[in-house]
Amino acid sequence: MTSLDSVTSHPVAQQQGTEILLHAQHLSSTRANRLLFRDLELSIPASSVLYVAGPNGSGKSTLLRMLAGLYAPSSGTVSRFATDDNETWQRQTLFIGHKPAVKQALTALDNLQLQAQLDGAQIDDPWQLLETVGLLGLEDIPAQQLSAGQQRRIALTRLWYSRARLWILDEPFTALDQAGINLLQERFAEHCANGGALVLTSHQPLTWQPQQLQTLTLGGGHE
Ligand SMILES: Nc1ncnc2c1ncn2[C@@H]1O[C@H](COP(=O)(O)OP(=O)(O)OP(=O)(O)O)[C@@H](O)[C@H]1O
Repeated sequence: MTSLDSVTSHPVAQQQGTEILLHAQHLSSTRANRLLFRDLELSIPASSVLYVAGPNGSGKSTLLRMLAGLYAPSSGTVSRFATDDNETWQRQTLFIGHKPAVKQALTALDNLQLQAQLDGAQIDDPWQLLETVGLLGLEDIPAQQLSAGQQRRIALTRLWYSRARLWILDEPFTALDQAGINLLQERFAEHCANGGALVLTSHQPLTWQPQQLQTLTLGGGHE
């Protein structure tokens, strides 16, 4: 069983007046009769990154889904953007799960356009966006004929058109090559520089040094 002692957090030194995009208090989760974490307190200021680490099964995805409002905590509260307004919360939050939500029968271009439509976004030049993520020339191929990393790149196009300020990303680097990881980290840096914030999990260390980084290790792992 995971105990509170096994949760380590290195909070950002918060400056007075810093905007807090998300604040969680006394957050606990028990799944399948197993305590994953308890009494967790988190604040995510604008322009910061929360990196959630820990071994398989330690509760990283569970926590991210809670922060995204997709899964109810066993106890505790999550407040977002200092408002109870659900529409604001939905508009300002982008969650991408660890499996790329890509329609296998559709091409990269069709997937991008469908996803943008679902997100309520207007993309002026989808070919430019496909080029940015390294998929130009592959736009007419059904996703099922693309590699895992190429499918991940389709899912991640959302990060180039999203206007949400808080990105919650579960293992975004999975299946990406080093060039893809670097591209993504550049995008993260840009997002934070523009006042956005990011929560992510990964089984690999960040090779980018965010200006404001908190590390939360679940399940007794080490940083
Ligand atoms: N749908 C589910 N129903 C019941 N229990 C679940 C479910 N999904 C996950 N769990 C339990 O919650 C625990 C934490 O799972 P979670 O996916 O949050 O871990 P994780 O740290 O993200 O793991 P990984 O590194 O393997 O992705 C698991 O050990 C599992 O027992």
